[in-house]
Amino acid sequence: MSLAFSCAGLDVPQAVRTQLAEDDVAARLVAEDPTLWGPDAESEAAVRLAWLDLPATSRELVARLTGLRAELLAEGLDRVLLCGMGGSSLAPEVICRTAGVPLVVLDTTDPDQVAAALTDLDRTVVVVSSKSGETLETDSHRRVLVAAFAAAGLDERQIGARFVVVTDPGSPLADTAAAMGARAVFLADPHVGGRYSALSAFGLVPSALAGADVGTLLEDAADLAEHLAKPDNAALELGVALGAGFRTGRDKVALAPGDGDLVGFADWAEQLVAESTGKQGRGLLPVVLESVDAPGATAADVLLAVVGGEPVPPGPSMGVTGPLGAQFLGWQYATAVAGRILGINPFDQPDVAASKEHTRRILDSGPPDEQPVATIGAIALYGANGALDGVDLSQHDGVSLAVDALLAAVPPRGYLAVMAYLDRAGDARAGELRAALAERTEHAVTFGWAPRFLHSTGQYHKGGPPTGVFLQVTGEVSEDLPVPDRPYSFGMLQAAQAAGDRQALADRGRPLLHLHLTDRAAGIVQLLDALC
Ligand SMILES: O=P(O)(O)OC[C@H]1O[C@](O)(CO)[C@@H](O)[C@@H]1O
Repeated sequence: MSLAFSCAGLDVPQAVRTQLAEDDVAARLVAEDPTLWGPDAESEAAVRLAWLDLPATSRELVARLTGLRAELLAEGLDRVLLCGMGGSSLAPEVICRTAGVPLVVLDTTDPDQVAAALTDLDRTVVVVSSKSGETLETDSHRRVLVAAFAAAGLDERQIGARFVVVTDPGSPLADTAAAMGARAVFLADPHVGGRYSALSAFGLVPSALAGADVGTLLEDAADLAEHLAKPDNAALELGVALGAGFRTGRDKVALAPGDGDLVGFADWAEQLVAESTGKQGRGLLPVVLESVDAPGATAADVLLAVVGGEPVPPGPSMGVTGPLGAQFLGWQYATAVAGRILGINPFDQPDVAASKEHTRRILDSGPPDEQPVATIGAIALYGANGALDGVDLSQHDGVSLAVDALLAAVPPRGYLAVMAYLDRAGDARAGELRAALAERTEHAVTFGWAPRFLHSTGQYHKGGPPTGVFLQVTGEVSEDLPVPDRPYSFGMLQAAQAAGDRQALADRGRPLLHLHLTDRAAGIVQLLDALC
């Protein structure tokens, strides 16, 4: 079989297995039975299960994509820039990183990071991917790229020829693509949700244009698909382990890379698991680890998942090996199974809208008037819901005192989420915060680049168990970038997203420490120094 699952030290209640077997879950899932998640989920599940067919139905894309890539290369267009959020960019990023082919991904509102992508336009083709066709970030990226091509001297027809669009039939983006004369439009199956779309046009189009072998990806998924109706298949075992982890108090899934050749898979799985399960006050919290022995790999509420490797005792752990196509399909199937065990609908994301609504309101009416409680060096500190109560910020070590107070506010079995509204490339060192903080606490610590995480773990933060505390890091914008034909800039949008999410978390009473870096580079160094 193309996917192999193994597990060590995890107590899987026999009742879980027996129930799944009695209910014939494996065969019913493959038959796309929408009643598997209960009556409340049935209408949505009825239009969300076509991902099971994708290893076969997506085959027809391969020849078209091979032809399109050859055409683009013949015109010297060898740089592929993908604009898309969450499920519309995470899979292509893993596919291309694993294949070792270059793909530039724009899933940020950080002005510096967006500006840095506007280079080499003479050899750039842009893929704009959005299922809904309404995502604000992606629309802003399309606008800035159209303007950049125009500024480089391309006329309307030439600009259209630089765009490839992936969207659902009838979306506003489908209309825009037609109006702008996009070179190619791929209409995806609307019966596949965003985070289950890795093997659809959303995963395949940018990856194939960048040079990845998507035919093999689909073959590897098809090999696994043949086994999925069997009651003991590897993906079912993975789903059972995730569900059993939840039932036995291990509701944090630490995702670590094995020594196989998958690169960055956990970033994709993070969205799948968090957005699918984090709702109704429960869920599985994915924690993306830097390595199998990174801080946070073992704790009483953690189940370690080694992707592309074997289990790592002594703590309970599992290993999932197999090629990327099988991993995508297997984790999707396992998440659907775990969703049934958890008793949630794995296909909706009911709490993602809260931050988006606050963001739109702030863009319309202006940012909230907030003053820092203190500024220490290059870091201005703001607190919400008691995060800074009683903390002495007059000392030079005020930043570490504030962070320690936040960690002390994590409830039993809770977690700290670090959310960085920064430049994923230029401010990359901020990513070191996760491990540094995880060293200071026995609780799970996650890290997300914004606004990407808002389309991923953001659902869990608001809809999962109310046990999170939050560290939001924003940074001064040195050179802002307008969003063409919009009354706001990327910097304003980024700030509104940060303020909007703060508001959504404050509405839920969660403790939040907001650190604003008045000088990004100096602030990151100061913060890391304060923690190490
Ligand atoms: O493809 P779209 O519609 O732009 O959505 C992007 C992402 O946003 C979300 O809908 C959440 O905001 C994700 O589920 C999805 O993957």
